[in-house]
Amino acid sequence: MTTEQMNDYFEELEAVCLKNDNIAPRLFEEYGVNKGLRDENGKGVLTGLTNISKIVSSKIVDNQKIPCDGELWYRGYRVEDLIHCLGQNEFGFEKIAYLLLMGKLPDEREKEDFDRIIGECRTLPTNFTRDVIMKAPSEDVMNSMTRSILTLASYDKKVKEPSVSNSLRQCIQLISEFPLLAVYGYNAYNHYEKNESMYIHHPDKQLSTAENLLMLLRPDRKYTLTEAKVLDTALILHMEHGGGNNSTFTTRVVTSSGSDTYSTMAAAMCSLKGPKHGGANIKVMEMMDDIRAHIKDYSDKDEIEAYLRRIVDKDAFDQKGLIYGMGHAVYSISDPRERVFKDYVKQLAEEKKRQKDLELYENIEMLAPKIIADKRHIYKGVSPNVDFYSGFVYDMLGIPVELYTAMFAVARIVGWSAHRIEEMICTDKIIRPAYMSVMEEKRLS
Ligand SMILES: CC(=O)SCCNC(=O)CCNC(=O)[C@H](O)C(C)(C)COP(=O)(O)OP(=O)(O)OC[C@H]1O[C@@H](n2cnc3c(N)ncnc32)[C@H](O)[C@@H]1OP(=O)(O)O
Ligand SMILES: O=C([O-])CC(=O)C(=O)O
Repeated sequence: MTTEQMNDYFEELEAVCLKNDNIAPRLFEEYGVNKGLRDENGKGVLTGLTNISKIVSSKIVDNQKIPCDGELWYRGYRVEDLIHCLGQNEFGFEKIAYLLLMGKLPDEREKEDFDRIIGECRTLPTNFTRDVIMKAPSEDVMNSMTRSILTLASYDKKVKEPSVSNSLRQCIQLISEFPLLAVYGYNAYNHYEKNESMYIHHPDKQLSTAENLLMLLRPDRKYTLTEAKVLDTALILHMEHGGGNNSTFTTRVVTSSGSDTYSTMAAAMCSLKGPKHGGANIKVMEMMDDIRAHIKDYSDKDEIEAYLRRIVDKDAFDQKGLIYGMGHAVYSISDPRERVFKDYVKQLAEEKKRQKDLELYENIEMLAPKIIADKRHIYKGVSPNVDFYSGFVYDMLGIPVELYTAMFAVARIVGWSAHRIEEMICTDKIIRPAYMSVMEEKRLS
């Protein structure tokens, strides 16, 4: 069969699926099914309890629920406070990883031990880079990492041992290894697919996760304190977001079946890379490139608005009708993390002389919520999310776009790990929701 014939064949199959997989929308209402496990106001169906974090997007005033500025709390502390309490030269990723995993801030000795363990675990089995990561390199670094995670299971003699301590060991090892899987996966792609020179630097046990990431990425291993602090902040902001986000819920679901840590984290990675979830950071950059190619004047709000309307009408960019970086399943008026990012964006844009780009971002930020509201059914409000500015920040740090979602994963594996442990300790029951069957019974003649 030629490729064209194959395509025709699958298009015919698609038409059959569209006919036979068709469930009348009224049936969802009739049986009280919440599409996407969200009620008619967009609120998630209650599926669990957690002590790890809290997300606030509305407040009760005079017995009425009203949208409010978003809040994000990690183990009892506001994420902004955790960031602002760090010393000028202090990196927070490791300390906050300890907090999320252990439920308490580490004292000095606990922090020293944890840093040492993270540093010592930041290594890969002998020849792993050559034999696994360098094989079949891909622009999709999330896929490359997922393959590496599953392969790491073969090197673990206690892969299936189901104790909490064994899972903690595996989770902490993976937290340490993720920066290597990400950067080396990118290096393989950059060399074999883009014909660029390859350099594989070894990690440094004494450096923080953010510093290691920048050092591993750069040919000359050099970075400034400001750059490492900005990346550290970005990682902290992406570490955790409740039990219901798509990848953490996946972690909970796979953990509940009794599966091992490697398989659980691989499943979470597959969820995170979706463009409606963590993959949105790459989509934002592609969308911004597309907008730049179609807009002459970054300060012309009418011109920008007209193009954004075309995007929402599925008439421009990827024709999915989404303005990436906008909207959130929980937040309404604001995502607190976007506000923190915005402060850094302003400083960096000035330093790197990217004010024109910033102007374009700010105009989109201002125009998009209204355009979406005009064209869609809005329950709670749409505002910029954490990933509207994250790609711009990574770009200004010289991080290649192929690594954006991987950066998210390097951070979010901490939240996934905390939820895996909480699921094992507090729930220990297989997750199994119900689907109402609307199937018609037939007899074979
Ligand atoms: C780390 C993260 O995962 S943050 C999210 C990253 N994702 C993105 O940036 C992708 C773009 N955004 C989106 O796709 C959505 O906002 C999501 C998936 C994040 C949340 O979706 P929902 O829970 O459906 O949001 P919500 O209930 O507020 O949406 C209301 C309406 O606005 C639409 N809408 C929401 N965001 C957008 C957007 N960015 N562009 C266009 N339309 C949007 C929804 O499709 C829905 O329309 P409909 O019901 O009339 O079809
Ligand atoms: O909570 C969600 O649905 C999306 C998410 O992971 C985040 O915003 O960090």
